[in-house]
Amino acid sequence: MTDQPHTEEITRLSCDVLVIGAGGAGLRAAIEARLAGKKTIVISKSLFGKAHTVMAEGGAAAALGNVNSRDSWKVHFRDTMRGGKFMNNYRMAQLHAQEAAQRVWELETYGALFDRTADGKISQRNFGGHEYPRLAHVGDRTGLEMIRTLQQKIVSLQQEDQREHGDYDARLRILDETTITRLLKDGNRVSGAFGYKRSNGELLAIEAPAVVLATGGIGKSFKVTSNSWEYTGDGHALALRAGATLLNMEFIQFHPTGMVWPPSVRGILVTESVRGDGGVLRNSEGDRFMFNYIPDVFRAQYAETEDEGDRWYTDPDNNRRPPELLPRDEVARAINAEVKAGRGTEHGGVFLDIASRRDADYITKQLPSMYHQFKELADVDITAEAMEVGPTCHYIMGGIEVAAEDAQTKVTGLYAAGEVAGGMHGSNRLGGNSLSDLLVFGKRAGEHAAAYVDGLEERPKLAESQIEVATSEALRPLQPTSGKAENPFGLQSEMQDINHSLVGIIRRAEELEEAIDKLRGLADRINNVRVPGGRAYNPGWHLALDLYNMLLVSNCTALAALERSESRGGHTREDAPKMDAKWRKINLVCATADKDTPITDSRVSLKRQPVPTIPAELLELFEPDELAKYLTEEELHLGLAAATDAEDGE
Ligand SMILES: Cc1cc2nc3c(=O)[nH]c(=O)nc-3n(C[C@H](O)[C@H](O)[C@H](O)COP(=O)(O)OP(=O)(O)OC[C@H]3O[C@@H](n4cnc5c(N)ncnc54)[C@H](O)[C@@H]3O)c2cc1C
Repeated sequence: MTDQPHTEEITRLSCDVLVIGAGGAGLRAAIEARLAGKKTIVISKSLFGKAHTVMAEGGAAAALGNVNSRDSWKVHFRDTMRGGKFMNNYRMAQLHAQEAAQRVWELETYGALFDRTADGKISQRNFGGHEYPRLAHVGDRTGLEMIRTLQQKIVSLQQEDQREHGDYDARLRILDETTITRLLKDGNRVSGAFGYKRSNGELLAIEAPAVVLATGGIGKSFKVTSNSWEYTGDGHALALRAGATLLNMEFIQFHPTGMVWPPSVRGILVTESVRGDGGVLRNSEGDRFMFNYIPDVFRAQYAETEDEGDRWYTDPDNNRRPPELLPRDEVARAINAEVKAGRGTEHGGVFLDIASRRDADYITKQLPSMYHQFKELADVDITAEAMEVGPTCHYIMGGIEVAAEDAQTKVTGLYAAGEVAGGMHGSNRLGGNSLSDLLVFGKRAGEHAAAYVDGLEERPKLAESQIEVATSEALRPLQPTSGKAENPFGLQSEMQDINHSLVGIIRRAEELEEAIDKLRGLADRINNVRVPGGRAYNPGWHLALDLYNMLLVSNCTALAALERSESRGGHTREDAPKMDAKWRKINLVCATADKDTPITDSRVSLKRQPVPTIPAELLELFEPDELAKYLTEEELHLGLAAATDAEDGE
């Protein structure tokens, strides 16, 4: 079928900074752009306040040093690099560690109220991979408080605009239940975006010289996930089609503890705070099996006996932490191995037990959401019985390639922050590092987007021809087709199965090849998706458009996972089980062939790109023995020589 030109009515809007996504990263970016005086529009696919960030439970990691004064940005940086197995964009990890504390304090000036220590400071809890208690939290509902506070700040800025300009929306406007389907460009500069309102199908073209992508992750491409419906990789796909690049899309975090039973709730997250607050993992034989899975790179930092691990909760300075608090990739793989070895629970998970370790009062106070989640969804009282848990697709470390300082992508005027951006977390994210990432890089993206607009001599122009193409693309699933019409829900389920079984937690080359083949087979069928009904509240139409994004992003993940023949962080290859220092020097970068790719084209190319060298002053923060586990001999030699030179020069 050839798409006919459309003579649709299109609502036209204009602003200086367009923020796509109203989670933590988007809202923080919007606040910064508005504070810089820019006319800002924030778009959200879901209802305002319902972004994924609201679901975050455990907390925001920042080296405030409130519970252990030995904490500092340097320790946080070290933990983040270790967690990411040294694949992190070191500069992002450094900025994040240096600025996270300031961003958390700033949230309190906006009205957030974190839990307190006995002496009235912001309380911090333990989490996997963090050397000291570091997660500022509000019970197990931290994301809710973060979103509430950022929204409150936005409302206060709108009230200011009402006083000054007689219009709440004068400089900061929210459009919720609105999906962006295409970025618009003028040469290599972004010029705006195109989308539709979910409630009535109204089409929108928004002129904006700077656009911040803050659309979150990709989890809905997998069958078992902790992510909500809106995580369909839209921002990744929008960026790719506009000519930006995606980095290391093979690194996907499978959180070790999702619910496994009943089937209707499979994948829903069980926060890591349960383990941070003393919960332990046991197999069906009652063994605390994590002691058998401490990898060599972490052996020095983790307890060897249950007694030592238990003592750590009250005396962390003189004991090593229990292996239940290893980084997530390690714990997820261990659970997978136990279940595979026949030591799993009846429903294919393992037991997570806090009931025998803490009293009921403590559990209901520290973990109120977990208590209610299990009581209401699984009829399990976690103060009295163990939970059944197993790995669930949770977070993507890969994402849009950005510059560390200003969050700009390869497309001029296009910025990305939050989960949609890549690099910060390397091959594996530490729990709590996302919420602080949103604040640090959300602010940077908003600030630099505003500065970019200030520096423009001429605004990029919207091209009517692009709006016409975008209109045809958006309405395509509602048009008749000459081929066999496909159902979007069935295809999504097929794609989720392919990713789950062939690109999941444990990968093999032949299975990845099979996945690439099967995804290719889906491409034509997705182009033939047609849905009944009109444009008002039509979930079939919405999903039909999301499918294009899911397919493009799934292709990137499968290709990169096949290419990287080693195991590291959120990428485990059964046929290449070791981490290989040579691979640490290589970023895998995806692009589309065209700089203005139509949504019907799901082909991507992959290339290798060198990982920037970590400067000597940051390498010095690690012991040489530890570096030797990650770096090649050549790098080690050069890095340490440079460090010595730097010291000599002081
Ligand atoms: C259950 C759960 C618990 C978690 N707990 C923690 C924790 O304790 N600590 C931590 O650090 N991390 C945690 N995480 C991870 C963290 O919550 C996320 O990584 C983070 O919130 C992502 O924020 P974001 O701003 O990048 O995106 P989001 O908060 O997901 O926001 C994305 C926004 O983009 C919009 N959007 C998407 N596509 C489009 C489109 N095409 N057009 C318009 N709008 C669009 C969405 O509607 C939404 O408004 C948790 C994740 C889950 C699932």
